[in-house]
Amino acid sequence: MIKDQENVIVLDFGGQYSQLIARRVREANIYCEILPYNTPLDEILSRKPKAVIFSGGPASVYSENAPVCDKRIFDTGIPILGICYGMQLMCHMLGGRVEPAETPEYGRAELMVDEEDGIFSGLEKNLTVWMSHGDSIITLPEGFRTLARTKNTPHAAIGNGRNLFGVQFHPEVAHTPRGKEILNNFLFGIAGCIGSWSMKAFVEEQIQLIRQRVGNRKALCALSGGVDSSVAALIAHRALGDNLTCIFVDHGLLRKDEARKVVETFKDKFHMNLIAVDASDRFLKRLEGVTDPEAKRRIIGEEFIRVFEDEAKKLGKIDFLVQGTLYPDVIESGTQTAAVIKTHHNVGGLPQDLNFELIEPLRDLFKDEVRRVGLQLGLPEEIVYRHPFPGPGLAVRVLGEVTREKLAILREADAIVTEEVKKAGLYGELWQVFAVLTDVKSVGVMGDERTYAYTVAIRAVTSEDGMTADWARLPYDLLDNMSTRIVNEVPGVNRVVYDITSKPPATIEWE
Ligand SMILES: Nc1ncnc2c1ncn2[C@@H]1O[C@H](COP(=O)(O)OP(=O)(O)OP(=O)(O)O)[C@@H](O)[C@H]1O
Ligand SMILES: O=c1[nH]c(=O)c2[nH+]cn([C@@H]3O[C@H](COP(=O)(O)O)[C@@H](O)[C@H]3O)c2[nH]1
Ligand SMILES: NC(=O)CC[C@H](N)C(=O)O
Ligand SMILES: [Mg+2]
Repeated sequence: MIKDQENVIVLDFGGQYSQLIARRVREANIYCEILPYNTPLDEILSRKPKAVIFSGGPASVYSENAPVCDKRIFDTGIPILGICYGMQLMCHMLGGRVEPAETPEYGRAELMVDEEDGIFSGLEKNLTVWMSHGDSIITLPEGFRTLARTKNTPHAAIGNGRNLFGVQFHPEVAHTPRGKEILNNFLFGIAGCIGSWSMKAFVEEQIQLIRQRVGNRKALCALSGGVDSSVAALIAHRALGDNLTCIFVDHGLLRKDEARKVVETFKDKFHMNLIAVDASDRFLKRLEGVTDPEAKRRIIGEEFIRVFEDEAKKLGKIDFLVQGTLYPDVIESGTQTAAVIKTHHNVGGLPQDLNFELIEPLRDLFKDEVRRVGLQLGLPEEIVYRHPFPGPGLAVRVLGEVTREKLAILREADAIVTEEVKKAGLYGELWQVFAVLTDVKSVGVMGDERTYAYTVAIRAVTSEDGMTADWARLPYDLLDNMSTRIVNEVPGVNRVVYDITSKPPATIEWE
């Protein structure tokens, strides 16, 4: 982060919504970062935060391994808002009592506000809020007052009349309609934030930071043609000019015509050094016989870096690698507090002996925020609104072993799916739509002949940020067109199914 930039820190206690809290703060034009709960106090203070927000979390404060922060943070005078577990922890550490609630609350609850000042300033006396807790505050710490309650939770919001506040409900979720106002009351009213940060300021800051770090040295940028790396490349290019070289890798796992289109678009629209590397043989060789999804991801992550190293050698000494890593890539690869969902090639999949220093200007952002940065930078809309395509490409959509034959089948099926969605005018309404080649063969009958061939699955989802997603209710006629065309036009496929699971419990990609 930039020196003297007004900022707020979210201390993460493993909550599901920590990243949502950060987003809400950024939506209020305040720069926000998420740090693990055990970040040393000195490190927190060195960022001079205007306020700190404690997230929720799955633990109970009275359980043995409950995550705790440095207690001295309460003496710093920094305004702190505890949310759910965060409030319970504040209460527990300051001498109050937390116990399992008689009646847990999940979902909607009616909040009755006792004190309209402070975080409830300007709001109604009765508010709808969203709850998710099994523990409750029984006794308040000394100096604290109850600010609001619900039928089952006598201390649903608390404050010490000065800088410490807590809420049992989740103001960050969309199901708490006045949540934004409550957070803003805390950020502006209590913490005195100004809200001067913006996407424009963000870009300027990142350019400055990259210049400071790299100086006159050289950097590579891993460019995929997707929105994240395109935005990262534009920012890095503004900072470094010709000292930046973009590398686009064709790992043999791209979609139909993708390599050609990416190179054309970039040569055409951007005046940056761009090298396109055909590395398909080496990737496919290393993937031979590999069926485990995580093993595939790690091989691809490593091979990407080996390709970048080889290219770097040809260009002289290069110390830095720019990547378009986003926050969801980081959290799904596993953090101190969050479980590994899948190893994203550009985070968890990086080899141990990485010889580049990474530059990841978008590491704290979500896709829709990156899209706004892209528009700000003048990136063409066709790139800004392109559906995400994972770095490991078709390797995570060909289930089981990846072979050239299977890739060829999937490429054709996928091209039909995309084409039909675009024809139906629905591309812009979906987060992603694609085909998956399952490892299942089944019996069919075509032209009076028995067939025994692959099953293709169609996946289409809507989502705001890729963290949660719902399967798209595509029109039957559209599904019918896709199915008919795939079976008729793609040899090797005799059955098409539609994936009707949301995330969670599934993920968007199948591997
Ligand atoms: N084929 C590729 N060649 C070079 N770098 C790549 C390639 N695929 C992915 N990367 C790198 O890995 C990063 C993560 O990939 P990811 O797919 O999440 O982002 P993206 O491709 O930039 O955007 P999108 O999510 O919209 O596809 C990219 O930002 C880029 O730095
Ligand atoms: O760059 C990437 N490297 C990866 O290893 C990777 N795995 C998944 N994805 C994309 O991330 C989003 C969430 O995916 P999942 O629901 O499958 O976890 C979806 O948009 C996926 O397409 C990846 N992107
Ligand atoms: N969502 C949360 O932060 C839950 C906190 C705590 N585990 C409870 O159930 O009350
Ligand atoms: Mg991509």
